[in-house]
Amino acid sequence: MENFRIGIPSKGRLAEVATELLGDAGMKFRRQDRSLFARVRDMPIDITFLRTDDIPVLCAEGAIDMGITGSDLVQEAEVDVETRMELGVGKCRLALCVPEDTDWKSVEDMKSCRVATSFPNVTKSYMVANGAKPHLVNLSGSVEVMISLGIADAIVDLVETGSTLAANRLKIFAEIGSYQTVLIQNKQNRQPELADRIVRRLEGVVIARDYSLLEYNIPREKLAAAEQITPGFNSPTINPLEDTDWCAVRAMVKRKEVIGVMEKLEELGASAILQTNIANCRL
Ligand SMILES: Nc1ncnc2c1ncn2[C@@H]1O[C@H](COP(=O)(O)OP(=O)(O)OP(=O)(O)O)[C@@H](O)[C@H]1O
Ligand SMILES: O=P(O)(O)OC[C@H]1O[C@H](OP(=O)(O)OP(=O)(O)O)[C@H](O)[C@@H]1O
Ligand SMILES: [Mg+2]
Repeated sequence: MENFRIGIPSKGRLAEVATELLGDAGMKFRRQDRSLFARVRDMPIDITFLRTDDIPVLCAEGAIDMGITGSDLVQEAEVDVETRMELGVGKCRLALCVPEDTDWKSVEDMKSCRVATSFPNVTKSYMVANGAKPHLVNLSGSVEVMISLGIADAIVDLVETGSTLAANRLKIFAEIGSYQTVLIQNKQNRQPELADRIVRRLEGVVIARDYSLLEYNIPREKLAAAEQITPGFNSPTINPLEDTDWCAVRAMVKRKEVIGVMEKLEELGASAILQTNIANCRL
């Protein structure tokens, strides 16, 4: 049987993200200088390096079995692929943006304005659904400068921190959607067992990146309250201590909530509160 093929971005901001994710999930490969293929060590998988925005269509057509790309590009490509999982990285929004000093009050006001974008399909659907009929100017980058160049009245582009908008004196007028990096799969699912194994491996890494392990000691009488603070992923693990009035708790906590949770536990009377980062997990 032919090797399973995973398409990942050859360059740009998602190239390293995808390589690192696969590597952390035990799918390591070495890319020879500018080569378009690499073989995964110890698994029947070939990695193909592609343009990020070509990955949805190439996956739909079966050139690759799976792909890593942005969910914004999947929506824009209007193709039939299955999204297997969100990878928790590359988070951004797609927004309709206008000059800071605009007079428009609603999208409907923007009747026949000129909109520059590299997302013509999503833009058109969104604006038509909101009662406007824009003239689209299709571009592949540097969209934010198009208003000052005089060829557009508004733009639809990705926003992450908002610094590119601010630098061009633009502001968000309406948000069209939120996106992130996703794992997509061809609908034929040629090798379902291998595909599921890849998904499980990536899930292990994505969940581990999102959570920390918190361990602490707590008086038994406070255990119920502590469990409310750290309910764990499924449920916390409780172990007895030599002093029978106390017990030890181990629970997974969202990384971004750890500090607040530690403070609450301390207030409740917990001691020896330790945070450990998780490299990988199977739950
Ligand atoms: N701030 C951001 N700007 C653009 N894309 C982002 C941002 N944050 C995350 N992404 C995701 O990255 C994808 C763009 O990936 P791409 O490989 O084209 O990288 P790039 O760095 O924009 O490359 P290029 O220089 O070719 O524009 C977007 O479709 C989106 O899913
Ligand atoms: O909200 P921010 O954090 O400023 O990020 C958003 C900007 O980043 C991307 O551009 P990119 O760097 O990919 O350049 P490009 O226009 O050449 O694709 C995107 O197209 C926006 O312009
Ligand atoms: Mg870009």
